[in-house]
Amino acid sequence: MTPGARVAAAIAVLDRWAAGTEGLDRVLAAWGRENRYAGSGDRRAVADLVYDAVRRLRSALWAGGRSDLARGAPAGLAAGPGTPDPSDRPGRPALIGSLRLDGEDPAALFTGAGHAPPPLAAGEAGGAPLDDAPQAVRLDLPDWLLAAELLGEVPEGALDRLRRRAPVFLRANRLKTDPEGAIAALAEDGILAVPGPLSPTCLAVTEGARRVARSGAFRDGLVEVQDAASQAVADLCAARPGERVLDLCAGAGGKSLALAAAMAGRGRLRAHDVSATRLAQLGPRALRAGASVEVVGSEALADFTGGCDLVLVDAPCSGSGAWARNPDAKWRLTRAALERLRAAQGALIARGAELLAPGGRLVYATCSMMPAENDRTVAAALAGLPGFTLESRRAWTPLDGGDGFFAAVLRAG
Ligand SMILES: C[S@@+](CC[C@H](N)C(=O)[O-])C[C@H]1O[C@@H](n2cnc3c(N)ncnc32)[C@H](O)[C@@H]1O
Repeated sequence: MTPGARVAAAIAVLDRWAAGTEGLDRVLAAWGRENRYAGSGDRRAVADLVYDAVRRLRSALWAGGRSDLARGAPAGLAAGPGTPDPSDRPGRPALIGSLRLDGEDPAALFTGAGHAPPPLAAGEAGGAPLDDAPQAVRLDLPDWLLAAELLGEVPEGALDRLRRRAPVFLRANRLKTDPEGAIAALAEDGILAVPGPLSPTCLAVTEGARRVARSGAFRDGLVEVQDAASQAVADLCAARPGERVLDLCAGAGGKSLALAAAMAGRGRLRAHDVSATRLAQLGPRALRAGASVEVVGSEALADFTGGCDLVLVDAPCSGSGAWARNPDAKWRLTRAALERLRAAQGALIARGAELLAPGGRLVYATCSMMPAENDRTVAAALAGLPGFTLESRRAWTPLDGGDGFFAAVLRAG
């Protein structure tokens, strides 16, 4: 595909995403299936264009000359099947603006030649400078979120990082190697990595990130893809060899594997999640990592009541700290969904607390930067847990080097 054809494809994907309720990954995958002529390089390039535009959707629309759409997004975003005017679709102006924000001249790609999008019309010249845009447009956030001050004291610089691509971090798997050994193994496949921030096991990939999943180091379980702050949360758990540990919301097991490495193969590590699909990914990952993790279903959880030294509650959340990696979540989040998440978070802390042995610790974590999901959730939960104390808490923003995260350590009396 020519560069212009890739832009045209990105516009089509963005319009389809905006008009429906499907996640960006699914829409991209569907586009790939329907356009088999597109090779892997094309698919990656289209995905990059789409993700760059969605991360900074409002500012891109603004820079694309559509301040009206920028002001209305995300509520007024969906063109919807019955929309009479295709010019209200966001894909084209968002791509024009996104290229401009990167300092590129969209006219060079919007040529109308081959499969490139039609040339720019007079009204598509750059609009007012972004500095003139409302704050929520400049920061690429939904209005309601800013108006309710839900991001608390998070500095603007941190919010700005959510508008850019996030770095790729790996965790050196101490069950098999050390960071130096992992760096050397990655180099054999032409992947360059250096020690990363926030955790002694963290590696930052500086070249060849796209080859990691096919590398020998990955196949042999020397490294796992894991954000730097996510690794720091696992470090804060301080899981020790011989302990009885439960990862209550294990998902695909990212933190379970980090806990397993800290436990050095001694003790009992159990992983649970309501999503069997996510949990199913843990088995092959653990095998590759040489980790021993026991997957437990909901019925079996009761058997551990009062019997865990450590329970990690890596709770479902808005994901606001990771919106650079998962930007569509930012536009799909609603006030009602946030309230449902908060209720689930409180219930999971209470459930985790029942499973703790006396003197045990519960680590509550989110990849959110919203106080409502973090300190406030913890304070509300503690009020219902006599005998529990808050031992420590930490909050990370993207300015610390990784995703935005929060973790609190609660001690059972
Ligand atoms: C932030 S993700 C976990 C990420 C995972 N720990 C990791 O490091 O990759 C939150 C997880 O909580 C799970 N979840 C939601 N409600 C739950 C519940 N009531 N009990 C257990 N898990 C739940 C979701 O399925 C999701 O996988």
